[in-house]
Amino acid sequence: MAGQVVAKRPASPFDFVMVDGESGDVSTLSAPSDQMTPWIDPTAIKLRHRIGRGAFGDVWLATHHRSSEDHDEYHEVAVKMLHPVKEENIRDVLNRLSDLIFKCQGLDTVCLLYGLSVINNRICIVMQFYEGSLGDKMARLIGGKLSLGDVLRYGVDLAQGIMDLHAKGILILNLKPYNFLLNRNDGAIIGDIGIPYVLLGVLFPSTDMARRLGSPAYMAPEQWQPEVRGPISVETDSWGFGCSILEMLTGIQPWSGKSVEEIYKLVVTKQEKPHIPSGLPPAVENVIVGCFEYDFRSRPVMADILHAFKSSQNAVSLDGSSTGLGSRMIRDKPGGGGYTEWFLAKDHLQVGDVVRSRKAMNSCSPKNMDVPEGSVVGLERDTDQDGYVLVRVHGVHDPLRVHVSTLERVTFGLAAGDWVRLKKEEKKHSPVGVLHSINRDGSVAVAFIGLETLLKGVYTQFEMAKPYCVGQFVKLKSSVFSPRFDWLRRRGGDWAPGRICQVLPNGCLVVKFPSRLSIGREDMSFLGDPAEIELVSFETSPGLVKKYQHVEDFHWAVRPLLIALGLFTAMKMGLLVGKKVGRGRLKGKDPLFQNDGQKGDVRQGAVAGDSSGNGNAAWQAPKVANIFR
Ligand SMILES: Nc1ncnc2c1ncn2[C@@H]1O[C@H](COP(=O)(O)OP(=O)(O)OP(=O)(O)O)[C@@H](O)[C@H]1O
Repeated sequence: MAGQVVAKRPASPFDFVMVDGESGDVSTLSAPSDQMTPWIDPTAIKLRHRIGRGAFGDVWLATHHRSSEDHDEYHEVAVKMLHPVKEENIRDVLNRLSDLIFKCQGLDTVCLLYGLSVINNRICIVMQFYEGSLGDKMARLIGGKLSLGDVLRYGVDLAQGIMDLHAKGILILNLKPYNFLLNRNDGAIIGDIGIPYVLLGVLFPSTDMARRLGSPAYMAPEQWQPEVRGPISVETDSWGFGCSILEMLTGIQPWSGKSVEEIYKLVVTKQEKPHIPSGLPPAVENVIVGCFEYDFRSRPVMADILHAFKSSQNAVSLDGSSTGLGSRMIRDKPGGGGYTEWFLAKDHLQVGDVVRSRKAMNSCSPKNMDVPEGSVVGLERDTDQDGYVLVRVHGVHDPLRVHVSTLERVTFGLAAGDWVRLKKEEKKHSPVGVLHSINRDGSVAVAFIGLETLLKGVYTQFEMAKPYCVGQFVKLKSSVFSPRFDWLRRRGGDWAPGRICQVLPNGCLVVKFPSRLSIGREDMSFLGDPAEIELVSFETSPGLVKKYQHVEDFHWAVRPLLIALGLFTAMKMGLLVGKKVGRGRLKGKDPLFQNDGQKGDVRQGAVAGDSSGNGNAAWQAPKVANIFR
């Protein structure tokens, strides 16, 4: 039966036991490898009734029986029973979950997790039973919404809880009111400790589950296809937090009434954002607006959100009533050069840092070269994104006073946003990626197509790569036969050039083909792996034909327009020549016909065939058309 007690944990009223494979429904399982695994004997759990059913499993009210030498104890617990995972993955998931449970120990902003078990071949997370969730509370209220005061108070609790989990390296990816549990003091705690994150890459027997990386209405754009449009990062939770706050304020779920496919189209393809009510304290509004930036690097992190919510709590009237929430569209992103204040706030300059002028976002060339390279020699005050720093630049006598937002830190020759190539290629992902951060010790975080999360490493693993930016024309290298993503071909068979319309955080290029007419197709964009791409430009296109082809790539109308123009010119010329010939014959003064009878005959014949000049146009047209091919 049950094995020996292996761990006593102060945060939990239970001891954890390991089974050696004989117990209950886990006959095929031996205990997970970690000696500290919080394993609970499934025979000690009695499921009573189901509380709810979610995308990742069911939640049951259960009794946990614990017996010692002199007494028996029965505890009311909640059991989250996950949907079945493939048998070969059970051990892996258990190990990941037990790691998660130990990381969550001692966090009072997160629901108390007791241990793991497997019942009916389904992994179970045993946790404290709480009175209910914020979602349940909202469902009982008229209009289903909370007062602004309550939203701010719960918001502070939740932002703190999320921040605590982020500090442990855990992403939640499933923030929503039903996953915010209420404790005895009516405080909000995080009830889902990152199950989608734990299940990343795990195989499910059901294909529907395989697609799920969260709850669709609350999912950030990068969350839908993290290995293509990702990676997911801490700011992915900022989007989910923003959605939850909007729901608490309005009582309406984001994208209410839309199907999963419609939400995908709105959030990922059309890049739309949920409506945000007006009348919020400015700091809260500002931070919530930031939560819905498409590029997650431009969103606030939880510390920013916590700060905004805390600072706004005093601004709300004591009875906690809201100040008349209306509805309006989210305003455009603030900040110059395409950077939001949240993006800029992610790095703080220090004396001694090497810096250079910051390029405009998604631009390949620096906006100005005030500081090609310099070092920070003084801070005007504690640098935030509104501060100035003194920068010594080689060859300039006095240090320059420069606004911090126009500078980026360069460490070991690299700055956040640089394009890098992995020196030792990995099959799993693209070798070309985008640097997201570099610490002063040389540790880096890089995003690649093919990876769901940021790759952590050291700068020596990477070399600089060619940058790509919006507006450039690119095509697949001719050496690429089976590209990572679909790509269009020209009529001749070679890869068609397209124009970059967006660069995703992992370097994935969103490309449109302006040379193709897209009637009836809402989204004619394609994706490109920068490692498989090369630049196409008028200057580098060899020969006149290629140069002309590049002009055609700018717009589908170029070709028909030029054909029409060619025909028109040919017609005009035909008419002109026809008139001249006619006049020459009449007057006998045209030297062309006087000196070269043969030439004159040919043209005369052509024109003679159709006195209106159309014959001449028909004669010219095939030549014009050939050029267009
Ligand atoms: N520890 C708990 N104590 C009390 N109620 C809980 C507990 N955990 C979850 N619940 C409640 O159980 C219900 C179902 O939760 P569950 O998390 O399965 O569903 P969900 O949140 O809708 O979906 P998902 O699987 O995406 O999290 C919710 O109402 C939730 O508040």
